[in-house]
Amino acid sequence: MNQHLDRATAAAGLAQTARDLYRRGWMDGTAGNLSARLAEPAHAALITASGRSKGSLTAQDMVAVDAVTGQPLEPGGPPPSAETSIHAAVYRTVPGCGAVVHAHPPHATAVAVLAARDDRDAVRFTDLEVIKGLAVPDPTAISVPVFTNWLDVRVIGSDVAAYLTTNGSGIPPVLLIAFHGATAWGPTLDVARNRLECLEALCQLSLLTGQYPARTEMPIRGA
Ligand SMILES: CSC[C@@H](O)[C@@H](O)C(=O)COP(=O)(O)O
Ligand SMILES: [Zn+2]
Repeated sequence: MNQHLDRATAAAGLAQTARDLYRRGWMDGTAGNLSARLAEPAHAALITASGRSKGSLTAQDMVAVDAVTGQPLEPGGPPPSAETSIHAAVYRTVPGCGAVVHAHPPHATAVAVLAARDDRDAVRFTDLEVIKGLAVPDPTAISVPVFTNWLDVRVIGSDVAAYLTTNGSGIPPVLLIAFHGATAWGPTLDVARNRLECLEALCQLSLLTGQYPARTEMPIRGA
């Protein structure tokens, strides 16, 4: 069940989550962006402003945007995250999505670099218990897509929307962006953050055990 929040609650949750992830070293140097759906106006989300240190955000560092288009709803305010189009792509294609979390966790980002160098468009994880944290129908194996880190972020958003539309439900609620970082989503901010933690743990374990994910055998992109 998704919980669309009032603005003050959403802002406090975003700031707290950003602080936590910053302290872990997942949001260094202004990296990362977080958003949560608002109860009103309809179709609105609150997202972190662009270019702020994510370790010390306040309510003034949050921007209301249209969750479907990503357009700011309050002209004159600070610019929303440069990656708002990726958040909007998730909101408009995943029913019940209440929050999106993007960070640069070190192991997930390392896997995103290795995958891109290997020219993979997905990485496969098998057997690890933590897959169960991603709420997939078959927790024995998952394929996580790796998107090209286009300079024009709107193209990443289009790619993500096309992937989510084509692959529908049952796919893991996480993705990697080549040479860049990781994104997760869920019905609430806490669930989205937990899922990002699961992806980071998967990547860390795979690198620690020398089992850097095998090339996916599952079709990951639309035909
Ligand atoms: C350290 S620069 C990172 C940015 O380019 C981007 O990838 C990022 O995660 C934060 O962008 P932002 O516009 O602050 O939301
Ligand atoms: Zn980023």
